[in-house]
Amino acid sequence: MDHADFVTGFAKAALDAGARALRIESVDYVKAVRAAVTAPIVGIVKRDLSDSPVRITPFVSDAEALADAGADIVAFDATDRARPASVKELVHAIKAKGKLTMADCSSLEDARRALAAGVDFVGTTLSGYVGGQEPVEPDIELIAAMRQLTPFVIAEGRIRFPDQAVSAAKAGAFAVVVGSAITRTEHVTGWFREAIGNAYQSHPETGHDAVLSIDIGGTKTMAALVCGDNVVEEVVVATERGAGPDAWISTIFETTSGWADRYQRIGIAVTGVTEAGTWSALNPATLPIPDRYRLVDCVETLFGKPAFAINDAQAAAWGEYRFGAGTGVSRLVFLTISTGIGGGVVIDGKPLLGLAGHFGLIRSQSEGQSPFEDQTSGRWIASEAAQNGHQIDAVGVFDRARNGEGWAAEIVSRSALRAATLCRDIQLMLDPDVIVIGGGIGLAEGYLDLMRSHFKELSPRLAPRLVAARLGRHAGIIGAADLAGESRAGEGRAEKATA
Ligand SMILES: CC(=O)N[C@H](C=O)[C@@H](O)[C@H](O)[C@H](O)COP(=O)(O)O
Repeated sequence: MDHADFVTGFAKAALDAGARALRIESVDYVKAVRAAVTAPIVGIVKRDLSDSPVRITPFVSDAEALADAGADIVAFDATDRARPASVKELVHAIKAKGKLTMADCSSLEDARRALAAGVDFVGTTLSGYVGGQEPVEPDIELIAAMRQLTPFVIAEGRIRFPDQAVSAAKAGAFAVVVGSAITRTEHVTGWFREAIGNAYQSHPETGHDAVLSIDIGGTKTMAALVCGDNVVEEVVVATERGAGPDAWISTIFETTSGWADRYQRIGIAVTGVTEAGTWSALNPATLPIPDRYRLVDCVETLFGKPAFAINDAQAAAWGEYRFGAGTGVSRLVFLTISTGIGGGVVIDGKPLLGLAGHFGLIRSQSEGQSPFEDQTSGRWIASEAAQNGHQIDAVGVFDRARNGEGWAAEIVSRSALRAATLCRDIQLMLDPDVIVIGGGIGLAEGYLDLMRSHFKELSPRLAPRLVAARLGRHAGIIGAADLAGESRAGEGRAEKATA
């Protein structure tokens, strides 16, 4: 759906049905939709920055580009967090372009500060997204509270059903934004699938018992109830870096306490390396894990159920092998090209554990012996952009490359060449049937084709077969659940894997 034609189609359909305005993400999509409709457009740019949690229109240059692209209102994060540009600077720049401003707030305090800085509209967009567990319901109370400050309150966030939109309007909203429920078919389908999955949970005919699956990453921890490849329930909490593994595990225990009688086993996918139930950091900068932390013991003691632990990319490799892009093959390599590079290997139906698959850490002869991920990943792309004088993240570099900026295209192409080189080496080492590519960089538009273009001169026998990952952010939890589970298809695997 991430394509200008689809976005324009959604926009037209929404207007045909009586929507009065549109909220559109990215400069390109604002341009495309502006060319097709006359309705007011609220424009935003989303970025994932390494040095700030602010995602929505963080830079003044983004706000200006949105205004130039045809947005009538430019929205931006107005939370009180570390940020590249102040709310005041953003308001000033947008007004200088003759456009209106919308402050995406998480609290009444945010709204108060934003109004003092001169914004035209305040939105409830970020309520529930600045830490802690993400709520399910919209924040109607915040709409009502903001209405005491200004009539120009835009209700936004988790409004999925007409009756919720009615509650928002009754609470005094000037306008109501409905996002995912209209445009994110994959989410809407997921809601139905989840509900139906619940009904089929532990169904005798599917043969799948639910497994509690946990994915502990450098910034977020996801816990889910998984049946086969079906994510029945899901919750995401922040990983408090400094708190340590005991605290991370207790948080998950408390957060999932309501599911306690719905699963018998636990799968855990983690960043770093797992060996015989212990967990250690390979790169303490990602997450400071004490050496050989007894992860499986600690989880089993606290939860009172058997657990199995595996590296997150190895788990994702297994997930893709069992249910995703690698079903039906016997040898698979999974490579996630994201902030860093991770990987996993499945050979003849068995996942390789321990250090296997940490391809990003392989050292390259040609680049001063530095690890591949340091010259290829999202971090490298952003640092190269900075050296070219552009303080933007990897997604921004891809946007610029698509817009025909040569320096950006050059960085993307160097990254893709190195990733392709890595895949050629992997092919010679392991001769997989497929190399499944995942991650924000690996799945960015055009990247896979760029990688493939470097195999043209190879004989077909030597050229790796690259395919796009299919399970997305759920690959790790699905893989870990399957390895831990007692499903008919997975019988005996967890035992083999830990042996
Ligand atoms: C928190 C955040 O990044 N919100 C974003 C802001 O633009 C979007 O991802 C949401 O889809 C939008 O706010 C509409 O909300 P919902 O999709 O829940 O109707």
